[in-house]
Amino acid sequence: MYTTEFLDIPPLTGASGTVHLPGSKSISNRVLLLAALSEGVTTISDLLDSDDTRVMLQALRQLDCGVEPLANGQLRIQGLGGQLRIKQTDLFLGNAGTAMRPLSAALGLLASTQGAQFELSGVPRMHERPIGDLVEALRQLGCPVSYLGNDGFPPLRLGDGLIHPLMLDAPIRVRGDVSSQFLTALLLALPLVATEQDVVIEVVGELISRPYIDITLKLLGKFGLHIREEGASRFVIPAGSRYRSPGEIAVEGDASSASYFIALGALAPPTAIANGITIEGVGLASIQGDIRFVEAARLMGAEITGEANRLHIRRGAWPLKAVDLDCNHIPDAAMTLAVMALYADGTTTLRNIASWRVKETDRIAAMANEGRKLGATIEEGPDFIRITPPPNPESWRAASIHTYDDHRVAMCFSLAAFNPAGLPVRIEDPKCVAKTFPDYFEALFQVCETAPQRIPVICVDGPTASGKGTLASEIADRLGYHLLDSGALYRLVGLAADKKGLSTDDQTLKEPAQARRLGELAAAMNVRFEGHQTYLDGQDVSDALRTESAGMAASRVSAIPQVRAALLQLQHGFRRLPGLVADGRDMGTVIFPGAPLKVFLTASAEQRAQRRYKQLISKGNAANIDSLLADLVARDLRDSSRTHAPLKPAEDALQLDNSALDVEQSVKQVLGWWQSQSAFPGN
Ligand SMILES: Nc1ncnc2c1ncn2[C@@H]1O[C@H](COP(=O)(O)OP(=O)(O)OP(=O)(O)O)[C@@H](O)[C@H]1O
Ligand SMILES: Nc1ccn([C@@H]2O[C@H](COP(=O)(O)O)[C@@H](O)[C@H]2O)c(=O)n1
Repeated sequence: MYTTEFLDIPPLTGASGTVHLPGSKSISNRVLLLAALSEGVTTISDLLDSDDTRVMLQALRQLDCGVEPLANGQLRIQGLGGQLRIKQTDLFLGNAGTAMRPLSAALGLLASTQGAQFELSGVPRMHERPIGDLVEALRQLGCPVSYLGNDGFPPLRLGDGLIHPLMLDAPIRVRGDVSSQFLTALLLALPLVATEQDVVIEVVGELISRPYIDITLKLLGKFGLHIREEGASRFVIPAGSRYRSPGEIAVEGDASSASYFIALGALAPPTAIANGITIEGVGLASIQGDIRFVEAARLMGAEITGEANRLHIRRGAWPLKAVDLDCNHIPDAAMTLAVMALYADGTTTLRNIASWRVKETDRIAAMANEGRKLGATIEEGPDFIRITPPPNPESWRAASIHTYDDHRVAMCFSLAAFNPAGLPVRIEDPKCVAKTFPDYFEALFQVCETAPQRIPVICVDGPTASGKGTLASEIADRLGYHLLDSGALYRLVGLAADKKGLSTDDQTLKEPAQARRLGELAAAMNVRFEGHQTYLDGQDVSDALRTESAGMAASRVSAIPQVRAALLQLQHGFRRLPGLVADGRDMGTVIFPGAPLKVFLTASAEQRAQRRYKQLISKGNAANIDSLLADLVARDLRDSSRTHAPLKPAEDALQLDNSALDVEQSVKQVLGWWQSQSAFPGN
């Protein structure tokens, strides 16, 4: 997951390949609650691991349900069988509507019938999301519920520690036109008390987001509960209801998350490798309402085929076709249509989306504000949004997209990187995708491509121990970029030569045959980088690489042209989306001569020797400052005086002498340079 302040997505030109979707959020949290309320043990596979499921799991743990992660990634839940084990606790539910609403209903009923008391709260935005209609329904039943903040909104206190008989004879009336989650909450909770008699729910007003109710009903069925529907707005929970664990249950991939990759397949040109996107984990047999996004995407021109658990998408009509659509049946996925509309041949209107206004943020306003930043003309109303794309490529603008702590806003606007103007897109606070799809951007970059020269590279070259590695790694972390420590590659060649018994002393290296052998060795090296570890032939050589003798050996072998040539492609291979920070001696002069930012980092030799001394001592290694100084001066001389790719600043490099700077000051300076020449200098 990208935890950076922002993520700059370079202009993208194509996409193809297979995406494995994380589990559905809606199904995951319903299954967790049902498993917790049931009798027996439930083993759940493919559960979504996200902010929303984490708060639900934390709540279940606090309620003393047995929650046991299994080695194979499954989760085992020991159900409560409807009997509370904990009678008083405070639950923090973040911004998870799928936890707040059903837990309020279930704990409200259980608190009343078993004499308990719970307080449920969330983040500030959760305290702005309405819950009054659900509270009204609970109060009708006789549950004591009080607001701890503003009337109509969380936080809530459920129960008062006393037992209250419930009034189950009259139908329970609940509004259906604000959020279908209120009805879902009651459908999930009322079976706990429908023991002696039928319990009836009557929906008042139009029921929005009906497909989410279908998910609820299907999952209730899996836990042994069959609700009778009488007409469009009456649901009867039969007397004698009892939740029984199905034993095992698998969570489908998230159909709303699929929408971004369906859109991607519809709007991205194919790559040289393949045509189209395949989505694994959700397909045409999905129980999720958002699978009907497929129909909407087809209307806009996407070519989509599929099987029960898989979808294949290709670009069909291009530009996409503008549509005028009632989106009541796909409230979440419809946001993705708003971004597809940026690539359409006219004005698209999405209607019946009033529920967007009470989601993680006011989504109609958010989509309108951010879409306008890109150059689109957008009109918004209480329950609709109308999008006219920028009229020509020149009208697109590079935009820094504010994401409002809303995962869907972030995911939607990533697709603006396919704009015809070839502009990058900045996504602010990219970690907000953790709500449903923590690795969304990784999955996106896995299947997207762009011309290598469009992938930004920041080069950090300079003499030994000037702090290149430290600076490069910090910059890479802050920007979410990949990191190339090119010196490590030369160190690996030295190490590999040593393992093979090939001499790297100055005299032997002058022999043409030895230079050829080392070149071949460098080309055939079996290396693997995993986080901070480096493996040579499967063996962890991370510590061996960092010794001073490995540095000296690297300096000797790096003067051999065959070795440098052998490592060229390997280094170019590090230039991957979304960007790269590369440190070495010739990053800016030879390997990435077109890089948009080149830094030549220096410090006095004495200062560098001091730093290296401290570095070695802090790792428990013996060191002598005088010999370190002599070694680094010798290494610098060899590196800068060799014929091939000598150590020197590129003509367009910015020089930074960090003798008097600490690491953070150097980082700030380089990030400042980067920002000022980016497409988003004001942000
Ligand atoms: N600006 C700085 N101020 C103080 N110490 C620094 C600074 N930059 C780096 N250092 C410290 O100096 C030591 C050497 O830094 P680093 O290993 O990053 O250098 P390098 O240029 O990558 O070295 P090499 O060329 O051997 O790979 C580290 O202990 C690091 O923490
Ligand atoms: N681009 C590069 C990087 C490194 N070298 C040589 O490798 C030696 C070790 O590098 P470190 O950065 O890990 O210290 C270095 O002294 C150079 O001789 C290189 O040639 N080109």
